[in-house]
Formats: sequence, structure tokens, C-alpha cells
Amino acid sequence: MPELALELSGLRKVFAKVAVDDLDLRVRGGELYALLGPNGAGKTTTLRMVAGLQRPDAGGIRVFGVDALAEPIAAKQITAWLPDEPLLYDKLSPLEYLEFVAGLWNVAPGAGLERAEILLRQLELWDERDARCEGFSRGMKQKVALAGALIHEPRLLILDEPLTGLDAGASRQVKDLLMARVAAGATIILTTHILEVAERLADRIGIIRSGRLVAEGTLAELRAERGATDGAAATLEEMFLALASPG
Ligand SMILES: Nc1ncnc2c1ncn2[C@@H]1O[C@H](COP(=O)(O)OP(=O)(O)OP(=O)(O)O)[C@@H](O)[C@H]1O
Repeated sequence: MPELALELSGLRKVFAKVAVDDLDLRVRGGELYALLGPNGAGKTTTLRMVAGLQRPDAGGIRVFGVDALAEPIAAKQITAWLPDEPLLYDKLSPLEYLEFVAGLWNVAPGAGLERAEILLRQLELWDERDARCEGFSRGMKQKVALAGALIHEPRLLILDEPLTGLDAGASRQVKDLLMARVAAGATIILTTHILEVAERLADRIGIIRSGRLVAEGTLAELRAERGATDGAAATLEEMFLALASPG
């Protein structure tokens, strides 16, 4: 049985109404797991709780066996978090920003610089390494933020809509980078509204609605389940629309 990268049990968060509703979710080590769901389904709230930015009202979170609620620092050491609207220190250049973030994680300066160069080259930002981020486009800033999230080489990458707003070229660079990380043994959980991303990249897909997991599996498994009831092989979009809408 593969090691579990993430285990959520009975996770619950209530704001004015229930956002995450006794959610159970397991992500295996080494897989790319796409979390899909309509607006307001509870995806970001779930991931923010895993990243330690929001305290659940109930339930448990384990990251590679570490109890993230009891040992948040240990859990954060092995986790990357990229929010959907990341903030950067605009006055810094990409290289300065990555050196700064590497320092926060106690990455040795030499190793930090080496990793920064690899990441900036992969994301085609090396030529802009010394320019201030304040002059960058939204997509360029998003790529710098992604590099910052990966600089401490976390085992678990949690990415909230990492491809939204990127042009085709940037999107390809980010996808290639993520696939390379998975090939090197990392685990990725991402949310996306771009169903083609889930279709092409994900080992498994989870569909969440009203804070609960309503379907989960490989694309083939989801299709087979749907096909069995509908008598036809459904597209991910058809399955998503059927599963994500109430009633
Ligand atoms: N800080 C907050 N205070 C109050 N309500 C919140 C807060 N954060 C989220 N919510 C509510 O919790 C519910 C789930 O929101 P969440 O952002 O997790 O959904 P989502 O699935 O990520 O949606 P989207 O796809 O639109 O990003 C929504 O009803 C939202 O209004």
C-alpha cells in the first residue's frame, strides 16, 4: 500500500454556513491529484486548512503521517502552498525573492542559488532574474511565486489554481515543471477550473460539492462509473456538470 501524502478525516469548517462538511480525503504519495468543484464548493478552504492558514472546526489533517494540527511547523517544512492570488515582494527581483524565501526555510545559500537558477530557467524567467517584479505581468509574477513555493523542495505541493490566467507558453512551462516534480517523487494536489488540465495531468480526480467529496477516481474509473449508469462514456465535462450541480 503506497504511503499517504495527505489524509483528511472528518474535516469541517463553518463560516456563516458550512464550507467543508466532514470531508474525508486521501492522496497517495507520488500522485498528482486534481480537486475539482463549482465555485464555493470548499476547495480553497480545504487547502488553506492543510496549509495551516485556517483552523478547522473539527477533523484531522495528516501530511506524510505528521499531524498538521499538532505539529504545524513540521508539516509546513514538507509542504508547498501556492494561493490563487499570490503576493510577492514587488521591490525584489526574482533572484532576490527566491534567495529571501530560501533563507526563510534555512536552505543553505549555495543550494538556494542553485535551485533558484534551475527553477527560473525552467520557467523561462532567467533573463529577467535581476529585474524588479513590480514591472512583471500577472503571469510572470505567478511563475515567480510558484518558484518561491518550490524552493525548499517540499514533498507535498498544494497549488490553488496554478494555471489560471497563464498564456499557452507559460502554462506549458508550469505543467512541465509540475510533471517533472511528480516524476522526481513529489506529490501534487491542485485545484483547477480548467478541466483539460485535470484530464491531462491528474492521476486521480476528486470532485467536491458543498464541502463533500461526491466522486473520486482516475478518469477511466469516473467514466466507467458514469458509463455504467448512463450507458455511454461521458466526457469529464459532462461528468463534472452532472456531479457538481445539486439535485
Ligand atoms: N474567510 C471566509 N469568511 C467567510 N466565508 C468564507 C471564507 N472563506 C470562504 N468562505 C465561504 O466558504 C465557502 C467555500 O469557499 P471556497 O473559497 O473554499 O470555495 P472554492 O471551492 O475554492 O470556490 P472557487 O472555485 O470559487 O474558488 C463559500 O461559501 C465561501 O463564501
